[in-house]
Amino acid sequence: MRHQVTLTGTGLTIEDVVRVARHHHPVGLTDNPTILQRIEDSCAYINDAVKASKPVYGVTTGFGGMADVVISSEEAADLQNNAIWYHKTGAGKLLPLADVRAAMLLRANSHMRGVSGIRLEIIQRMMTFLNANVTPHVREFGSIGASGDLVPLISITGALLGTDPAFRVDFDGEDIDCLEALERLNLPRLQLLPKEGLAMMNGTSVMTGIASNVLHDARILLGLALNIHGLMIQGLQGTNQSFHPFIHQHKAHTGQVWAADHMLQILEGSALSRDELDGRHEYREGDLIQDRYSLRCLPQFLGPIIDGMAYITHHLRVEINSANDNPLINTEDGASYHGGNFLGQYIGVGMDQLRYYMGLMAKHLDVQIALLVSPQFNNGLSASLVGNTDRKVNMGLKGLQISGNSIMPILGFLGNSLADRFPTHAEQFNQNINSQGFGSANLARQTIETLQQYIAIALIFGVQAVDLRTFKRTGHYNAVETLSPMTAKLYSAMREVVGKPISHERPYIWNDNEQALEQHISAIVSDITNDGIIPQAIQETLDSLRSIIVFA
Ligand SMILES: N[C@@H](Cc1cccc(F)c1)C(=O)O
Repeated sequence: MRHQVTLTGTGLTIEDVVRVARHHHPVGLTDNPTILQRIEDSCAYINDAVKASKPVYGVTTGFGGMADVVISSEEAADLQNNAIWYHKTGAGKLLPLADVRAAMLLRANSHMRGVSGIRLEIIQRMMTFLNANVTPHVREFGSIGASGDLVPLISITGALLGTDPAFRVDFDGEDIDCLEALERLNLPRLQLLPKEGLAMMNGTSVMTGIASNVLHDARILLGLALNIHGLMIQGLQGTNQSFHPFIHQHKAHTGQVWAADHMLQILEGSALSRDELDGRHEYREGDLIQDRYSLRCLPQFLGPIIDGMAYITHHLRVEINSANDNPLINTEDGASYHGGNFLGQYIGVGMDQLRYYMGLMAKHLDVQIALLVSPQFNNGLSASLVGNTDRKVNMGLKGLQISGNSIMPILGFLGNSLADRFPTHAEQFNQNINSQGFGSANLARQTIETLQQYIAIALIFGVQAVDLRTFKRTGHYNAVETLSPMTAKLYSAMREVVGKPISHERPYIWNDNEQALEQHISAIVSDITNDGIIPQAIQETLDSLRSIIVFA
């Protein structure tokens, strides 16, 4: 059952955004009379201001660096409609439809706060587009995230109003111009009234929509990374002692404590990892008495990433429930206020941070893989995790490691910040600081898509490692019988997705020439991106993460 998401201007969650943007839940506006009245009153305020030629930025003045120009009441509507034209300057590829859908939803939610001076009819039109699966074409370049996402939002606005056939839409899978779309939807073309152009374009909704989808995916990738570490620790025969609560009580960072506790849950019941929670640690001939850092310091390494994601999420939730245009109208005191809520700095900085965290997460998995493939460090497994060592030409996961090594540096590179790059003089020095939040969010989507590939590779390493470890421990290869219950779920889901049945006789990969791992990678990625059985297998982790990274 797809329940309806109802917009009120407050309380919208990141999960709601994803529901509407990706899963096409129906969406509507509240019928709360106070909220609807406020919207109407804000329009009346603008109407009166224009009639009285009151000085209000962007209503009876020009825009931005031209705000010294006085606009007469006769020109006030023209000013708004003209803005659609001079911002029709998008460049590059089209944004994914789900991101534009998220943007429309958030623009409407922002308007529902009743401080923007825009007619309910236009807000309602965004609902109509969303419910009919009509999505304006928006391009990947054009916003510095300062006066919000002017250029991308104007692409949405022109299509909604039917300004010109140059505004195109995806009409439930068909590429058509907006005039034809309005005809099919039985909607009249509309002209903007005073202030409505600013209400539509002067805001952070596109970057925030992208960020919502990105953060949803990032949370799943974090959950997968933790469980893959669980597989790898078992494959390496690591200890659970590093996650003992005593250690973490004495350095009680929230994310660190959670990560340690959760790793204990992930490993609980394993016959492969070393159970040393009672404080035992014996000499181990030829091996270190304690694990290397990538295992032992996992909570300390991932803790700041988890806390950082919680911080980003918190601010994203504030942003999706914000009025982010200018000026803002207070219908209670009958005044309008000039300010800058359109500056997307929380998104810019947040997406910069997220890309950096995802890069760190990949680096961590990469060293785990390096341990797994090296007989010096893998506690007795074969080199490159070869399955059948009697077949001398088998090279195991050597190529797969190289593929992983080709991705990880790119993720690190994408972790560079963008928000600090451009002290602009944009728009006659009016927008002389800016967030680059739109660009940063677009790069974050790239990070997510790249990390999904990397996670698939890491999962293959984890699964092969536990099969080989199981054989060493038991003489058979069925790791379902030796893994902790939590990781056994992920293991089984992955084997199902790649079409390699679990067996006592053979590990996942036996001879090199029996599978094309490239196909396995793409099957895993497609399962992850389609909310398939792999993310479902880590539901316990995702549920537990909710206590820190609050989405709902
Ligand atoms: N509204 C922005 C600036 C701006 C808005 C819309 C178009 C434009 F060129 C500039 C401000 O408050 O300063």
